[in-house]
Amino acid sequence: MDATPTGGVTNGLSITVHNAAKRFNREWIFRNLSYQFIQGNTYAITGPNGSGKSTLLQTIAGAIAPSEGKLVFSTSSNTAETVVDEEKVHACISIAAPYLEVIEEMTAAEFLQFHAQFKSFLPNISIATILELIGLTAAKSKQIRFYSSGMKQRIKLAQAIFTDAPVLLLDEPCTNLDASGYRLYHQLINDYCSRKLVIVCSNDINEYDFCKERLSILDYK
Ligand SMILES: Nc1ncnc2c1ncn2[C@@H]1O[C@H](COP(=O)(O)OP(=O)(O)OP(=O)(O)O)[C@@H](O)[C@H]1O
Repeated sequence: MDATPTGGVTNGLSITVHNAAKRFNREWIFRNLSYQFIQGNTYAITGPNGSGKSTLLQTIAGAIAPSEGKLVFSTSSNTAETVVDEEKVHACISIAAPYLEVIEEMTAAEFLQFHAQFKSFLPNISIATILELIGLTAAKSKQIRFYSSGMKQRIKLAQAIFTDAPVLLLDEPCTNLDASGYRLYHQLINDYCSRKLVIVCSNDINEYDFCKERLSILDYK
């Protein structure tokens, strides 16, 4: 099964990082980073704890501004390359990360419905189907605050993976998942993300083993 992400921007999206650097106070987290991420490819950002993986992912997401350099989102066709307007970049991205919370007072179904008001899910996939795919049908009417940590992680992953956006950013995607959760994660990536630009931030090989390209943050110190 495969679904084409659109997110207002169709195929051929790329993110070009031009000599980017980020500094917190006097500490450089990364510098001299030039790189191109291309839709349809899978990337891992690796490095030890505290090395700057999440900082780089949030910079790509636009949540953190680089101290130097810039990132450009563009689409290309056979004939032209078009820069994506800054205000439209947000629509191109879905993200799951430990520091991004779910709305605990809602049920899983309500939460996904709420999210869909802002960013739609992939075509032809209902919320009921999403809940079934992630094994939460029986818990769909329970408030998320009563979910286990692994159940919450499944909802976070589903929200990001099923969003109809060409760029999927995942920070430590298998946090709190058990063995079947790891299998589910790989299945969802395989079934629904082959046409997306996927970037996984992790130091656990089991989370990023499918990524064709690897970027070690330690190479940009
Ligand atoms: N807002 C901030 N202000 C100051 N320093 C920060 C800020 N955010 C992160 N840092 C620092 O930047 C460095 C990189 O942190 P980051 O969370 O990006 O690392 P990481 O590689 O994702 O780590 P982990 O594997 O533990 O998740 C750390 O030294 C951290 O303390």
